[in-house]
Amino acid sequence: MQASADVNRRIARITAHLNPRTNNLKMEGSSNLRLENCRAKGGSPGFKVAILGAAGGIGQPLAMLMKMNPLVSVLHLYDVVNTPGVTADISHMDTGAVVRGFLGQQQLEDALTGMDLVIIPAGVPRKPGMTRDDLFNINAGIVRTLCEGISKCCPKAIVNLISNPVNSTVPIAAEVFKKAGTYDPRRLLGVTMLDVVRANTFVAEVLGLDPRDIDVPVVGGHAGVTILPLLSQVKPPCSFTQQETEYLTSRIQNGGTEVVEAKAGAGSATLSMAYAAVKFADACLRALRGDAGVIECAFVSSQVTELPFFASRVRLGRNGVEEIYPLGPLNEYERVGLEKAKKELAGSIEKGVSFVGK
Ligand SMILES: NC(=O)C1=CN([C@@H]2O[C@H](COP(=O)(O)OP(=O)(O)OC[C@H]3O[C@@H](n4cnc5c(N)ncnc54)[C@H](O)[C@@H]3O)[C@@H](O)[C@H]2O)C=CC1
Ligand SMILES: O=C([O-])CC(=O)C(=O)O
Repeated sequence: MQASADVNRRIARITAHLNPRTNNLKMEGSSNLRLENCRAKGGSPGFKVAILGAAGGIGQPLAMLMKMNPLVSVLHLYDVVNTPGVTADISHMDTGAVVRGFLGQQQLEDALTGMDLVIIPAGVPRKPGMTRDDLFNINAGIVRTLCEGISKCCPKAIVNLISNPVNSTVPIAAEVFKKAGTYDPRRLLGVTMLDVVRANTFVAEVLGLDPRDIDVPVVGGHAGVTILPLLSQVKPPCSFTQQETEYLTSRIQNGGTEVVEAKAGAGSATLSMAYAAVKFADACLRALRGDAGVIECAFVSSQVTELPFFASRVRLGRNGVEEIYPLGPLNEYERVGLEKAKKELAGSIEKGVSFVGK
């Protein structure tokens, strides 16, 4: 009995990375075994998650961390290159999620069908001297194609959009979904979690505290001056000198550039981003499960300002964004920052909207 359960488990694990429609498994010293001939694993509870851009600098560690998440039962890894290797590698981890790989545009629909959560880190990263907006020309088209697939195959999925420039790619995604008649603004979230992660880290350094005890709301968007940390609202309550405020604001706004320059042409933040993406995805999954009080910052369709999209604290629930919190009282430094942020954001949002209109 025990021996046969062990064999079943082994077969399920070996075959987990195979695309059930297309792949045979060649076992050494045996004939081919098709996945559909394996005994099914007894319906493990959990969510189905796809990562688009899964073979990239963010995608690979993100895939590894999502494979470790007990809320995930099925993990689909899609990219235009290298997914067979990444999938085979990750599928050997002895955690619950079944992993399947999908390669190239012709497998996009299979990758997306039935997904509860789609995380998108597909696209090119910055090199030194570039702004996030310099990525627009390449990444806008990539995001449009992927979102067309989502509209068709999993229109009810929660979408976590990482590809830069987030301030424009989220409006692009919204326009694609509107065109397809599937737009639900609650389900589309631009991932700004890395700004919060950085803010917590840098504030903790200044205060001499553990970053896990710090919570900094970061609002606005995800590029330069649009990243607006609200240092007057840090929890636990604390105060900063003007010099500390200026240092922290600038460090948080330029955190991405700090990594791009340190990597000197080899890309942008990948490991801290994968960590932040998993933190955010886990919050979305806990909310989908029905947990109460799940609150994170994200760049979403919003009426908090006059702009159609804005990052602020949101409460997540079974349908995605359930409530968007107002910005709260700002000090003079933050009010000035907000005006600068809104000015730049307006142009980036408009650029995304008109890209799809073309
Ligand atoms: N929101 C945020 O806080 C952050 C966003 N980013 C952004 O994330 C994106 C990815 O960064 P990295 O992983 O470092 O880049 P990368 O170049 O290492 O990986 C990108 C992956 O996307 C794949 N890809 C390209 N076209 C695709 C398509 N049409 N469909 C599916 N996959 C496709 C590539 O094959 C590659 O594997 C960049 O745009 C970067 O600027 C990076 C860090 C933080
Ligand atoms: O700076 C970049 O290009 C990547 C990014 O968005 C970040 O690290 O915040």
